[in-house]
This record gives sequence, structure tokens and C-alpha cells, in this order.
Amino acid sequence: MAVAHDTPLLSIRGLSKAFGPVQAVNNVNLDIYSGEVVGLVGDNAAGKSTFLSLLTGYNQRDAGEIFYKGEPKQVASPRASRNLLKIEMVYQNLSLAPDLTVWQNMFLGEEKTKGRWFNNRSAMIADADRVLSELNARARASDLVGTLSGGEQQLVAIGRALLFDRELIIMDEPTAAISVAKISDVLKLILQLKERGKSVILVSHRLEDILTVADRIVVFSHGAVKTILTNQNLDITDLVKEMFEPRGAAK
Ligand SMILES: Nc1ncnc2c1ncn2[C@@H]1O[C@H](COP(=O)(O)OP(=O)(O)OP(=O)(O)O)[C@@H](O)[C@H]1O
Repeated sequence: MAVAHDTPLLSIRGLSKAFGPVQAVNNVNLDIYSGEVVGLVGDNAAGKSTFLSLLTGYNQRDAGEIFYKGEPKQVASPRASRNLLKIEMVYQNLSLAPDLTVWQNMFLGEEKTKGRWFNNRSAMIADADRVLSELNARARASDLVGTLSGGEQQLVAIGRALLFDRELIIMDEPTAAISVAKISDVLKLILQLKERGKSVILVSHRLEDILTVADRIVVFSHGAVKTILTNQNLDITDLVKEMFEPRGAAK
């Protein structure tokens, strides 16, 4: 269970976004606390990806506010999301460059420099190796990402979050790109992040994964938060009901 805190890590108030006539996100209010895993579920086109794109700065909101530890923040770009909201997004396709090494991927766009002109290669390699060993990864900093398994690539993507002290890791279908045997490793990793006090938003069509790790489950429908469930004594049938039955019909 998430521990109650006075100030949420993120407070989202009245967040809305339309694409032409489609109200993709409609007046969403949500608090996310440090050290909690929030599952995000909903039917296709419920607005989950658009909602996340407003948090990660890939789309701009039409209305609403996002507070980081109580302070309102303008999230005008993905860089602002990383720096001001401390969010790291781990995409389904992992968005890694296969021809670059692990350390180059981890520091891509955020290289450590030595003086004004030079990248501090040895410091980046050392930092990458430190984070990899914290995550019990087999991969080393100088391995080419394209040679790693899906599960190890996932660790590289998550390593970035630890390297730059991100507070909220958003994982979009993290178990889609890996073998069934590795799914429990990813779920363990999510719980490991939680133990370190990180928050995780997990989007997955695998409801059993959500039920295994989430503290709370946010059900989206037609761009809005339909309900927020505490993950206690819930099973897949309860969740499916909440996702697909009209408002008021699910018990
Ligand atoms: N760039 C865009 N331009 C126009 N419409 C969009 C755009 N992005 C999303 N939409 C629309 O917004 C609505 C919400 O889509 P969104 O992808 O956020 O839902 P989702 O819950 O993530 O769905 P899924 O689980 O299928 O990925 C849909 O009707 C979608 O067609």
C-alpha cells in the first residue's frame, strides 16, 4: 500500500485536451504520491496515451494545471517534463538506439561534459555501470544496445530514470516487448523502484500485471477518470467490469 503523504508528488487538476472535435482528455484530476504504483487502464481510445503525453510534454494541454510537490509547473516540452516534473517515460518500443552503447543511450541528449567542449566519457561509463549493477543487469555500459535482450534493454531505459534522479517512471506496456518468462522480472523491477521511493505509472493491457503491482488503479473512460480503485481484494472480473460497464452499473 502507498503511504499517505501530505503533499503529492504530482497533482493534476482539470487537465483537458481536444484534437478537433475529439475530447481526448476531459477534466482529469489525479494525485500521485511518492513510492506508489498507479495502474492506468481503460478501453481503446479512452485517452490514456493523450493524458500521458500531457505529463511528458509531447502534447500541450488546453486547460488545467500540473503541480510538482505543490508548485505549479509549465510543461512546454519533453525536456521540461524531465527537468520540472522529474518524469522518465519508458516507451513500449523503448526508444533506444540499437547501434549505440548502453552508456551512450543512457546519456543521449544529457551528456556529461568535461570543461566546455568535451564529453566526460569515463564518468558516463562509470555512472552507467553503477546504475546497471544497482539494477542487477547483466549488460555493461560499453555493450551495444542492439545486442541485448528485450528485458536488458528495459533496464537500460529504466537506468536513465535512476541516473537522472527522476521521481516518476511512466511505463507504457513494458511487458509487450519481452518474453513471457521475463514478465515477472519487469514486475519485480517496478516493485524495486517503489521500494526506492520512486513512483510508477503502469499502462498495460495485461490486467494481471496491474493487479500484481499497483497500489491504486485509475480507470479511464471517454477521456475522463471514471473511477480510482484501491487494489485490495480486486480480481480481473472486477476490473473488467469497471472498464467496460457504463458508469454506475459496476458495483
Ligand atoms: N494526434 C491526434 N490527433 C487526433 N486525434 C487523436 C490524436 N491522438 C489521439 N487522438 C484521439 O484521442 C482519443 C484518445 O486516444 P488515446 O490514444 O489517448 O487513447 P488510449 O486510451 O491511449 O487508447 P489505446 O489503448 O487504444 O492506445 C481517440 O479518440 C484518438 O483517436
